[in-house]
Amino acid sequence: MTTTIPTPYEDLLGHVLENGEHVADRTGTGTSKVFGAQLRYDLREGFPLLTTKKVYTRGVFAEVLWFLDGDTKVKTLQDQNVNIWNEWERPDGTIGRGYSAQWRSFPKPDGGSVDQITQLVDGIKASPFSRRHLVTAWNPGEIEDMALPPCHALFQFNVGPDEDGDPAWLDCQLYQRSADLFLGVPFNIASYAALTEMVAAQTGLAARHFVWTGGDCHIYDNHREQVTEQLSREPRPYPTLVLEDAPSIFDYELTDLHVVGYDPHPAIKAAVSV
Ligand SMILES: Nc1nc(=O)c2c([nH]1)NC[C@@H]1CN(c3ccc(C(=O)N[C@@H](CCC(=O)O)C(=O)O)cc3)CN21
Ligand SMILES: O=c1ccn([C@H]2C[C@H](O)[C@@H](COP(=O)(O)O)O2)c(=O)[nH]1
Repeated sequence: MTTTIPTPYEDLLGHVLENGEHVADRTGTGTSKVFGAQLRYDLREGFPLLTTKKVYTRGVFAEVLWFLDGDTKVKTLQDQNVNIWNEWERPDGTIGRGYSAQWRSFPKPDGGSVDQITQLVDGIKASPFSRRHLVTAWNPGEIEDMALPPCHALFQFNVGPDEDGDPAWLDCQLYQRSADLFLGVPFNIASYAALTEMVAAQTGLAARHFVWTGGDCHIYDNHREQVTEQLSREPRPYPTLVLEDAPSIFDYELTDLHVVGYDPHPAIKAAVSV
């Protein structure tokens, strides 16, 4: 490919397709995997929504706002015609103590809970250069109470200074322990890039780098044809994310997030392994 458009995701996809180690996996599908990989996107150069296939953006945004809301009810997504969590719905209608629950009400030993998102935003404002801006969805004490142990398990924010040493830039790094490269990761990248933009807007900073770090990075055996098709496509310029103003990180609605200039190749269907 002769292009100046950065394609870290597509490069990793090609690498795992060619060099992945073939293994059986929990779902019974089988995967090719590489353990340990990192992708970097400069959010100043555009919003990292893949152009080599159309990403289901409305689903991505609905999901991240659902996490921010502390909501674990699958029906909330279904009411917006977003069906990506249907397979993991429990008899009580929720995904259990998954992402949203840990982000907004991580249990404390004394019976109370921690709102990690409020703590994050307040922490960035109060002590921008701190090295402690972390949120964890990985709660060993509640894993058995989740429909699926968190894949995007831990994230950290970093603030960079301007020439005067004042807080100016916001970076985010995600650790994803398990990464379905074809179906999940395009979602996860867009989701955390959007989260970074929202946190930046709420803290008066400008979003800069998004770093994605993956543990078990795999391509399911039944996605190989789709991956080959995707990799044959020429990447196009990334779109831009425009946010409406919101009074707090918890007040964004679907209609407040606008993707401008998205001109992707067509979507590619694939089965999700449960
Ligand atoms: N194997 C697996 N991969 C995942 O990515 C995944 C899970 N399981 N379990 C929990 C969530 C659910 N997520 C999902 C589930 C389905 C799609 C999916 O089918 N996406 C389609 C579009 C779906 C639509 O248009 O309704 C896609 O083309 O991206 C994506 C993410 C991400 N997570
Ligand atoms: O946001 C998500 C959620 C899930 N995944 C993928 C990664 C794996 O393919 C499965 C989870 O299976 P485990 O056996 O629990 O690892 O879901 C994703 O990529 N992104």
